[in-house]
Amino acid sequence: MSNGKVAVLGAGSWGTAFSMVLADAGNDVTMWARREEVAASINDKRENVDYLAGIELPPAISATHDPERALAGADVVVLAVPSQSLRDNLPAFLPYVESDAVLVSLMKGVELGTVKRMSEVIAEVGDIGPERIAVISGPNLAREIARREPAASVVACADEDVATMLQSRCHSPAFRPYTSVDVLGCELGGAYKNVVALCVGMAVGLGFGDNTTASLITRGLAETARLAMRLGANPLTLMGLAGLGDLVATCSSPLSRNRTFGEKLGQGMTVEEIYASTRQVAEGAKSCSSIRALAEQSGVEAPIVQHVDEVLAGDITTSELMQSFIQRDTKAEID
Ligand SMILES: NC(=O)C1=CN([C@@H]2O[C@H](COP(=O)(O)OP(=O)(O)OC[C@H]3O[C@@H](n4cnc5c(N)ncnc54)[C@H](O)[C@@H]3O)[C@@H](O)[C@H]2O)C=CC1
Ligand SMILES: O=C(CO)COP(=O)(O)O
Repeated sequence: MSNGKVAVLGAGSWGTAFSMVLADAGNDVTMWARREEVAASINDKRENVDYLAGIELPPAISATHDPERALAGADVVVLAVPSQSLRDNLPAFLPYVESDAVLVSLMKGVELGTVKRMSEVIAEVGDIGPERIAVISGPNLAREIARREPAASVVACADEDVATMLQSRCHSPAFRPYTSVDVLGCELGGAYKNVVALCVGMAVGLGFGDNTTASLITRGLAETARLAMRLGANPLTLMGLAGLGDLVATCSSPLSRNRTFGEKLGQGMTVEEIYASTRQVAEGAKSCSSIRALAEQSGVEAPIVQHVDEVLAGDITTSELMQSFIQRDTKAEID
């Protein structure tokens, strides 16, 4: 018997892989795809050819291009569009969201201009309270999840009962969710690690080895924790799956789009050439500017986001970024 209906809005690689988790956990899933041909591929070929080729989708997943059909009767609504497009997409979705449905963000970015996290954008545009907004974040590279390799994640909501309800809705044989009430910590961990992965990718592209990448990962965690704690996160969140876990997975994996983007920069490709070479999103390439602004507003030193943002803007080279990290003024480690 089905647990209920879940609408998944966004049929990219993570929207599709997470739909498989939900289907494996006993939900009926209706995906909304921006392009009609992606919905057709999911319904007719049982495969998302553009974003998750070679993976067979379970029968409990169907797809539509029509938001009203996707959302009708869904008590859980999962949002998986690129972060910078969320605000523009919400008005097409919100009229069809059931009045008591919970909205769950899978997105790992910070909005340019407003410096808002995705849960804040949902709350603002939809005038929705924190008890109906949740976040799922952790070391969850889409293709590994789609292959049903074992993985864990965090379901965060200010209302612990809602987090527990969502936990049971997405606990599948291969996917183990934990709960948290620290929405801010989970979201910042998810957005920040993308920028650190860009930086690690640059180091790899420049030909550096494990000392360099481990140093960047560790200082990236320190930098993430510094900003998140200033904004009110629980420091333990950053030591957990949505912090350290996701940071390690993304910075270590050639499957990561952010790490790959950085690697191509390190090898000498331009930002424009990299954008032209893929249709998939590398959230950190945009969120480095918004996280930098958030850090500046908060009075927190954030050398990794600052330097990555400068590379993306074309102000410094990847080699200059590495030199600057080593040569800038020294300090105590816990600073
Ligand atoms: N792929 C992964 O392994 C994971 C991704 N995420 C996060 O999930 C979010 C979605 O990422 P993916 O599914 O991986 O992205 P993707 O690049 O695989 O797919 C993006 C999807 O959004 C659609 N899209 C593109 N522009 C759009 C627009 N302006 N309006 C509406 N839809 C648009 C595309 O057609 C596609 O369906 C991101 O925030 C990402 O950081 C989180 C965990 C894992
Ligand atoms: O968030 C992710 C893994 O948890 C996916 O990272 P990329 O977007 O860099 O592929």
